Amino acid sequence: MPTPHIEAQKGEIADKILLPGDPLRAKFIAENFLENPVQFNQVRGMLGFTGTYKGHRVSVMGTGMGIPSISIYANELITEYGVKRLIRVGTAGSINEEVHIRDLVIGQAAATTSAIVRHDFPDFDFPQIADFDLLDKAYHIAKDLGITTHVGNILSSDLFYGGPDALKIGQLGVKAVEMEAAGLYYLGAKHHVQTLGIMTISDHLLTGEATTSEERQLTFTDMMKVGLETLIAE
Ligand SMILES: O=P(O)(O)O[C@H]1O[C@H](CO)[C@@H](O)[C@H]1O
Ligand SMILES: O=c1cc[nH]c(=O)[nH]1
Repeated sequence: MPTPHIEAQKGEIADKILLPGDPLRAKFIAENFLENPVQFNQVRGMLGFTGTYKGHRVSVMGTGMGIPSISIYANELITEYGVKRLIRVGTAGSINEEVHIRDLVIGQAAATTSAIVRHDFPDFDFPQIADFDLLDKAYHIAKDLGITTHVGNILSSDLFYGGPDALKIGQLGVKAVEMEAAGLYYLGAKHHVQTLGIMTISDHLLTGEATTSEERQLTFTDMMKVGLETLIAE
């Protein structure tokens, strides 16, 4: 049965899904990496596809930007379509001297400015962490592929412009800033499903280096490969 934001029928979405923020990145992944991709969603332009990757049935769908947006899609995918493994493949800004543009960052845990956890648990901070099994798999897959990959804390900010000084939290070893992983990790814990965020550095907040919007949409294929291999890994 379709949900308010996803028009797929039950069974049209695989139980393993890649989640880029950009729906056109989802289309690129489907067209370039999946065999026989079939589009299952275009509600609000949030394109979603199911196909096979190396013989395994997988899906890919955009989430939009920010925790409010990804939480709508992740909630519906988990509770209505039975998705069990969700991997965000996103872009992020480096806030760390050792993390360079186009490197991969796997978010081991995510600090956040969002109130997503506090809405449920006002009395304490809940640590938003990735699923360790997925994290371990992704790290070794990336390493075996020879991709420069960092693992550690990231910051999921509610704001792209403004908000708290990301560079200050960078001094605590936090590697990069993006806008969704903490929300996805929290929903993974809440619904007992596996979640992970793999990000490509698209901007460097210390050096001012940046990639174009076309590169963000169409390249960063290392992250896509690592995401897909992790999705199907036993
Ligand atoms: O490239 P995506 O996956 O959208 O991720 C990053 O890019 C967007 C901001 O430009 C935010 O969604 C941020 O998390
Ligand atoms: O600087 C950046 C780059 C990508 N995504 C973000 O949220 N911030």
